[in-house]
Amino acid sequence: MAARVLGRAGRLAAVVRSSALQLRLHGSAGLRFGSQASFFPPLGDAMLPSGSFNNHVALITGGGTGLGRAMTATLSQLGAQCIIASRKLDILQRTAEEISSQTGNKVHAVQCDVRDPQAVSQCVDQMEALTGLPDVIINNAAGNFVCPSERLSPNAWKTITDIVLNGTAFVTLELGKRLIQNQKGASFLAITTIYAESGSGFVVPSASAKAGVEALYKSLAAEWGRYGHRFNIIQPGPIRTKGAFSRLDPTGAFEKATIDRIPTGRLGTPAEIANLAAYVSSNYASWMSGAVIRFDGGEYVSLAGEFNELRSVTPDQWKILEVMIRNTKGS
Ligand SMILES: CCCCCCCCCCC/C=C\C=C\C(=O)SCCNC(=O)CCNC(=O)[C@H](O)C(C)(C)COP(=O)(O)OP(=O)(O)OC[C@H]1O[C@@H](n2cnc3c(N)ncnc32)[C@H](O)[C@@H]1OP(=O)(O)O
Ligand SMILES: NC(=O)C1=CN([C@@H]2O[C@H](COP(=O)(O)OP(=O)(O)OC[C@H]3O[C@@H](n4cnc5c(N)ncnc54)[C@H](OP(=O)(O)O)[C@@H]3O)[C@@H](O)[C@H]2O)C=CC1
Repeated sequence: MAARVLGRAGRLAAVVRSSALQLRLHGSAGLRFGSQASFFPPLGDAMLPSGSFNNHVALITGGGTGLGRAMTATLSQLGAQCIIASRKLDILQRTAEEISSQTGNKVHAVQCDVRDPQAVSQCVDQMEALTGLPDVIINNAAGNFVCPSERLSPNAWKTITDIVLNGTAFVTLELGKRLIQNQKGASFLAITTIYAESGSGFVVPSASAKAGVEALYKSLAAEWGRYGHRFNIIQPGPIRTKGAFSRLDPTGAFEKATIDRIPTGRLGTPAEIANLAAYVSSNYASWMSGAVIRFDGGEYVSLAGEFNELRSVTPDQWKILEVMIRNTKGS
């Protein structure tokens, strides 16, 4: 009997040793479970009741492309009159026409480089003439590229921080002052990123500027509630847009690894973030201010936990690891 038990233990120990070696040699390659993305299908329809933004005016910076375009489309579909502002007027005009023709609601295109406070002031003048002051302001415009920090010129640093931090501040302060003067409330939303919180190498100007935007919005949430202003932040995880992916993963080499570390097994979609932005900007969220909403399929926590790599250990490997752990005596 004892010999039988010892024999089994010996065989088990041999399996443990060989499997542990396999694990060390090959990691978990080929041992992944099937994609879990099918559990988390993205829905594309506008989530709020139709007419939720009737008689509302929304300004979306960078609204001609990518996520800004998707937010504009959703707000417009829900009844808002939108103004989209960025540098490239031709792109803005094309987007405005396409969205207007689909929703039946007017979308205005206004050229504006948010780095230039005078241009921002003129943009707001133009907006006042077209629609009056806005009820919803979405600071979405941004610039970014991956680059080792030792290769950054002073102008590269300035370019990104000017668009992201100064641009957001110029738009927010210009509109805030005029809204306060007119005793008009508004919802301000800033689009940042998950690494605004953690920091990240290779996108250091963007990380620094987005962290600044978060501090700006949290501070104003505290200060300007008394004027009827709400300030919230959405931190998106990876969502495919030409603007982001062409500058952050130009060869596409990192996309699979990115998806693999997202617990929901897929990238986000523009329509999903547009629904969240619409909710946060709507009167349904009138008690929400100073909020930082991470919207990333779980990527941030997945990157943060040092044991999360153990997801790729199979049930059979777990049996072996458990035996090894239980068999450890002493320290
Ligand atoms: C492990 C990898 C994982 C990859 C994952 C896949 C993707 C994950 C997505 C997750 C995304 C998370 C956050 C995203 C945040 C974003 O903001 S994405 C939005 C990006 N969109 C844009 O950037 C659109 C607008 N961008 C632009 O217009 C330009 O790119 C630019 C440069 C920001 C501004 O244009 P412009 O004013 O014309 O500026 P330039 O004159 O061209 O340049 C100014 C200075 O900057 C230097 N520069 C420019 N490009 C680079 C580069 N690639 N590397 C180094 N330096 C650069 C340029 O030389 C100028 O400096 P000098 O005058 O000194 O030469
Ligand atoms: N896609 C993603 O995975 C993620 C995106 N984000 C954030 O989402 C937002 C939208 O990004 P995304 O849609 O992906 O990328 P895009 O490149 O499509 O959007 C950036 C927009 O900013 C505008 N813009 C850039 N510089 C200026 C400027 N100086 N003045 C005015 N407008 C400017 C651009 O228009 P123009 O060139 O006409 O000026 C463009 O429309 C950004 O804030 C980005 O940081 C955050 C995390 C993840």
